[in-house]
This record gives sequence, structure tokens and C-alpha cells, in this order.
Amino acid sequence: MHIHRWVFILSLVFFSVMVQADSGLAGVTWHIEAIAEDQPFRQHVDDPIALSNWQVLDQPSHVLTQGFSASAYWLRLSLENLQERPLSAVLMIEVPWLDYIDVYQAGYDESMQRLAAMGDLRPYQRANFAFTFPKVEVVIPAGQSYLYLRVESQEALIVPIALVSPQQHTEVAIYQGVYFGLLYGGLLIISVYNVFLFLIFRNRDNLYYVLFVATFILGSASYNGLLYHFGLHQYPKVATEIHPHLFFLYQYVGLIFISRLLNIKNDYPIVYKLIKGFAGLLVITHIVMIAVNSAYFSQTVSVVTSGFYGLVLFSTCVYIFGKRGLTSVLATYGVFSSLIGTLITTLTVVSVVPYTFATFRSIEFGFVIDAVLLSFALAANKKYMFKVRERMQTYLLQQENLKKIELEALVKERTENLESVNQKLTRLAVTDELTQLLNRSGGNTSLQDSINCYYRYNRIFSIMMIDIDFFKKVNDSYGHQVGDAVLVAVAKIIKDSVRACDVCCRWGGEEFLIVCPESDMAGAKRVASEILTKVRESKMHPVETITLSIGLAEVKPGDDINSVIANADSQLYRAKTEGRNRISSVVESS
Ligand SMILES: Nc1nc2c(ncn2[C@@H]2O[C@H](COP(=O)(O)OP(=O)(O)OP(=O)(O)O)[C@@H](O)[C@H]2O)c(=O)[nH]1
Repeated sequence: MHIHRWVFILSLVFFSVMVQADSGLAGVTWHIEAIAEDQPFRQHVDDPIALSNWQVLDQPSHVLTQGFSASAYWLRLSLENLQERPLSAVLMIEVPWLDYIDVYQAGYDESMQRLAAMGDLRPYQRANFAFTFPKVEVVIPAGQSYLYLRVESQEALIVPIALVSPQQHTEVAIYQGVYFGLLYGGLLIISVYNVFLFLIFRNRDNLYYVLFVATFILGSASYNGLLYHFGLHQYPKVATEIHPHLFFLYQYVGLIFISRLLNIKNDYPIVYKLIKGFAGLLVITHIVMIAVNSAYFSQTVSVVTSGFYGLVLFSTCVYIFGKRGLTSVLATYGVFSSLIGTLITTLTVVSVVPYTFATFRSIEFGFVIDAVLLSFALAANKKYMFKVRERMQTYLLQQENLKKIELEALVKERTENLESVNQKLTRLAVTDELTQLLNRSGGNTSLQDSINCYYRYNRIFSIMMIDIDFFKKVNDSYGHQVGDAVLVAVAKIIKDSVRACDVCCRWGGEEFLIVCPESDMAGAKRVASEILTKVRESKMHPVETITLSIGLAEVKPGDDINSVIANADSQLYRAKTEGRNRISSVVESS
């Protein structure tokens, strides 16, 4: 993967700088031979030789590591100049934070000559810094000689010593420049890039990223003595005491940034609660640290919390690993590298891991890798969010389509229902409720159709007007219910007697109108007579006999709906007046 390749190349550059920086002084062998503990705050001890507690080291070394210590320490450097002439050299202490460093050279007569009084709690002019490291020029006599160093610091008492030629010293300065240039330059470029991204996309995560990197740069600049060098050299105490606060600031911002990046608040509420709980603990620890106001306590606490901070972030990332696509994967790798870096540096500072340029600078390597990976994670997050939004949109669109289809089905169903109701209503509007024959309005429509067909296609038709005789008596004698039953029975006989194409309607009361298409008077008469007989012979208990009077009419030219009915009506009247129970038509009557 591209990211890994770049991280690897970057690490190689750092590593080569490191190897160059550690090369020694040709012709001189030297080591820390012995150490002696001393009381702190005694700035004028001139005679280390008089100290009784010298402790000769089993393992000759170039680094003294005592962790956090309230004591001051003396170091005896044994030097052997194999050349026959004195050599000019530069002695460097490769950490910038030691408070007081006094360097003495022992003469042949055991007299002590003080070469330097350095350290970052000394006034800046006297601190004797060169490119962030305290240094002193030394002339190393031929043969065996001794240098004595007295070091004291509220920060980690780690004293990596380098003895180089003046020319090598210049090279170290260049390497150091390259190292810091790469470190801060790289981080600055990523930050500026993210500021641009913020300006374009307005995603505040980019700003939090910049803040995150900025707090690291600030912490690291303070840790590397750059703050003291370039900003706070008038205030050495502030420059020294600000480290732990910057450590805390870096942790606060880191927690916020990672929470936002992985959307922990919304997606993992329980993890968010835990992170909030840890942040609360951090704040309390920070307040306690300020209240205790002890440099040793502050240094220890800030280092310990940064370890926990790394663990909390790392376990969070492991929990979310893979759940947010590439973002969570990159974040996990990034946080892991930072955690490992911090761990190695912390262990180096507290003297568990041997001091080398690499172990000492691990925190910076780790963070650079972290920063690069997190920057990629941000980009991946943008892509991830875009994908999520796209998926959401597709889902919503599908839902919308589904709803549309459902709605269409519903509308179809409702329309069909409505149509069937309408049909029912239409049928009801033209149907007689009691007999289920057409009602008068339906009969009128049918009759009008027949008139139209007659004039258009010359299709003749006849009509019968049927009336039940003495129906009032039925009602009066047996009640309306029986009357209704008689009406229904008569209607049924009529319906059963006529052709399917004949139209039967209840014209009103006990009167029925039958339209017989394609039938002349004779045809109609046959049907009428069948109805007449059937009704008369039917048993309509409790009514003895029911008879009908029927008037017939056949359409003739010039007729309209009213005249045809009037003709049938007058024949019905005639049938009634002639004695009922008969059929009457224009031509003849029976
Ligand atoms: N049971 C019942 N009776 C009805 C209905 N519609 C009309 N009638 C009755 O039918 C009777 C019609 O009486 P009239 O007009 O005197 O006719 P009629 O008794 O048949 O005498 P003629 O027609 O002269 O033979 C009235 O008593 C109405 O109340 C109905 O839907 N049900």
C-alpha cells in the first residue's frame, strides 16, 4: 500500500540521520566510568574528587539514565586520547531539558577547571545551547584524562553524551536541522493541506486534525527544547514547567479528534461514555497536578497518563476496527504506532529501555506515522461518508418507489371499489327495491332506447302496461306485507314469462311496464296472455286469486315515449272498465 511505502521511506531517512549523528570522535575512546549521587540545589561543588560515594559502573556507557530523580548526579568520564597531541572536541548532552549541567576538567595535578555551567534553568546566555543541545568545547590532552559532569533536573535525568570533533559537531547540527525540518516540515505540510481541505469542504474534522497535529508539534517542540530556544528563552522556568500541560492538551485534543473521526458519539454511545469518563479522569489528574505543584510529580503524572491515553485510544480503535471501512483500519494502525512510540520513549526516559537515538525519538517516529495515517483516515472517512450517503439515498429512493407502487395499487383498488360502488349505485338508481325489476326511471330509459332504435333501425316494439286488479282490497284484507309478497310474486311471474331481451319495470304501485323489442302487437299479446293465465292460476296464499288487467300498444310512426305509454294506458283503462282480468289492445280486446 502507498501509505506504508511512504512511512517506510520517512522512517529510513530518520534512521540514517540517527546513524550519522551517533558517530564518534576519531582517535579518542571514552566512557562514563563512575557516578556519584549528590544533593540537589548545590550549584558550587568544585571538588568532585572529594566525594566519597563514587560508584564505578560495571558497564562502561555513553549515557546516564536515572529516570525521574530529585538528586543531582556526578559523572566521571574517562578519556583516552590515542594521538600524541591534544585534540579539540565538542562535548554535547543530547537532551535539551536538563536544568543544570556543570562540566569540569581535571588537570594532571588533580586541579579542577570548570569548563561550562549550562542547562535550561540557567540564564539563556549562559545555557550554552547549540542547536537545541547544550554543548561545551573541550581540549582533550594526549593520553588518559578525566572530565567531570554534574547534572541536575526536575525532568527525566537522562544524560546521553556525545563527544565529537568540531567538524562533526557542525554535521550533527545539519543532521539535526534535517531531522527537525523533516519532522516539523512534514507535519506542517499535512496541517496546511488539511486547512485547505477544511476551507474547501467545510468539514470541521480537518480543523480538529490540524489542532491535534499542532498540539503535538507544540509538545514536541517543548520537549526538544525548541520552545525554550525560539520563544521562551527569557522565561526558562515557564519553558520547563509547560511540558506536562502540553502533554495534557495533546491528550484532550487527541480524544476529541478520534471521537469525531470515528463518529463514536452517535455510533458507539457506550464507548463514548467510557472516553468521556477517561477525559474526566484526565481533567481531575491535571487539576491535582496543578495543585500539588511539584515538578517531579507533574513529569511523572504526564508520562503515566499519556500511556493510559494511548491504551484507551488504541482499545477504542481495535473495538471499531473494520466497522467504518478503511478509516477505522488506518486510525487503528496510526494510534498503535503512536502508542508504541510513546511507550518506547517513556521506557527510555525512565531507564527501562537503553538510550539510543531511535528509542529516544520513538515518540516522534510514532507520531509522524500516526499523523500520516490519520490524514489518510480523514480522506477515507470522507469517502466512507459519501458512500453511506449514497447508500442512504438509494435506500430512500427505493422506499419512495415502493411507496409509490403501494400507493398506485391502493389507488387502483380504491378506483375499482369506487367503480363497483358506482355500478351498484347506478343499478340501485334504476332498480325497484321490492321486486328487483327496473324502476320507473329505468323503464323510461329503456323505452327511450327502443324509440330511438325504432327511428334509427326501424325496429318495432310493443309495450304492455300491467295492473293488478283490486289490489287495494288485498292490502286492506291481508295487510301491506301480504300485498308486498303478491307484488314480488307477480313480478317474478312476469320476469319468468318474458324473453331475456324484454325489459320489465315496476311503473309504480301495483303497475308494471314491459317493453318487448322486435315484437308486434300479436307477439306481445301472446306473452300478455301467458302472464295473465299464470298469475290467475298461481297460488298466492292467503289471497284466493289475483287477476291482472293488461293494456297493449305497438309503436307506430310519429310516436314518442309519451304517446306509446298513453296508448297502452288507455288500453289498460279499457281493460279495467270492461271488467278486468283481460288484455286490451288498439285493434281488439279480449
Ligand atoms: N302492499 C303494497 N301496496 C301498494 C304498493 N304500492 C301501491 N300499493 C297499493 O296498491 C293499491 C292500489 O289501489 P287502487 O289504485 O285503488 O287500485 P286497485 O285496488 O288495484 O283497483 P283497480 O286497479 O281499479 O283494480 C293502493 O291501496 C296502494 O296503497 C306497494 O309497494 N305495496
